[in-house]
Amino acid sequence: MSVLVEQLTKKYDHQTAVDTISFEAQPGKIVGFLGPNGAGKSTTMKMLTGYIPPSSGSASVCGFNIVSQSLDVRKQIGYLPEHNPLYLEMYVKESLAFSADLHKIQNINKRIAEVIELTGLGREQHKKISQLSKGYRQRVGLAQAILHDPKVLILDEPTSGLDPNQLVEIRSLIKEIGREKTVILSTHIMQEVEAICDRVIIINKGKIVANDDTSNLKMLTSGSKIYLFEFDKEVLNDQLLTVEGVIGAELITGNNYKVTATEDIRGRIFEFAKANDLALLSSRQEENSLEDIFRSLTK
Ligand SMILES: Nc1ncnc2c1ncn2[C@@H]1O[C@H](COP(=O)(O)OP(=O)(O)OP(=O)(O)O)[C@@H](O)[C@H]1O
Repeated sequence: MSVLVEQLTKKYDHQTAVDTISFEAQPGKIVGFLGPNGAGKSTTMKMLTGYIPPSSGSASVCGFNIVSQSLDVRKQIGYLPEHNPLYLEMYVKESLAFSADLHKIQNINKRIAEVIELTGLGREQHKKISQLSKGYRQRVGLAQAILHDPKVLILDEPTSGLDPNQLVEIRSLIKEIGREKTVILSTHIMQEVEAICDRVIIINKGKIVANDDTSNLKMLTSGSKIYLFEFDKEVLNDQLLTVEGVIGAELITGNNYKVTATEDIRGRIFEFAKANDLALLSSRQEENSLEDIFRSLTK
């Protein structure tokens, strides 16, 4: 196991930002660390990368303890912090050379050429960082993180603020890197987890509320069913909740309602419509999405 976290806790004054969490991550698998704002994602990543000490509990990276062997841990880890600080006045290659120097990398020019190729920075490699778009700056951040060929990559919200094209490109780059390395990335975007993560850990208020393969997690709520119903007129959510088996009702657009139920309620909704002088224009069952699971677990 390349990352092993046991009962890790971080307290800031009286607030417990990370509360006795335990999890593992292994090579060749991308772990998505998913949670709402303030859940404790960045705090966890900062502890794993040795930037802040834990209050209690322990964690190791490739067998090295994050507290007592933090220098060894840093050699094993490539870290892309949430607001990746870059030296804007430096040229791309210059900034990579600077990082390579810090890591005491041999054959610096060869390695820089390799990561430039890998992160698709070729066309932009002669520019100053201040001249780069956000997506390309993020590539520079990724290039810096992988320069010393670390076994573990910790990426804190690596795609935040990117446009849809850049998003797809950076995600596929992370997926490519994740084939060999252990990648832990934090995000609050469910689609990101669905697109690239093999496993997902959901954290809420400092505690882990789910930890499973992405595909298994989708089946977690298979006990409940989600339907989309369209009526010809407005219906009150409370009215829908009177139908037996309905546990949630939400207006989506127009007269379209998203209804969560414990069983198949289509027949009853048909009867409900008739009894209330409504026409049921359409009825569709939806697959449970990771988003629904996320919302139900982090309410
Ligand atoms: N240096 C600090 N001092 C005091 N409290 C802090 C500090 N850093 C974080 N916190 C608090 O700890 C909690 C967890 O914060 P953290 O940044 O880990 O959340 P996050 O899941 O990364 O959130 P986001 O998605 O918004 O980045 C928050 O309530 C935050 O206010």
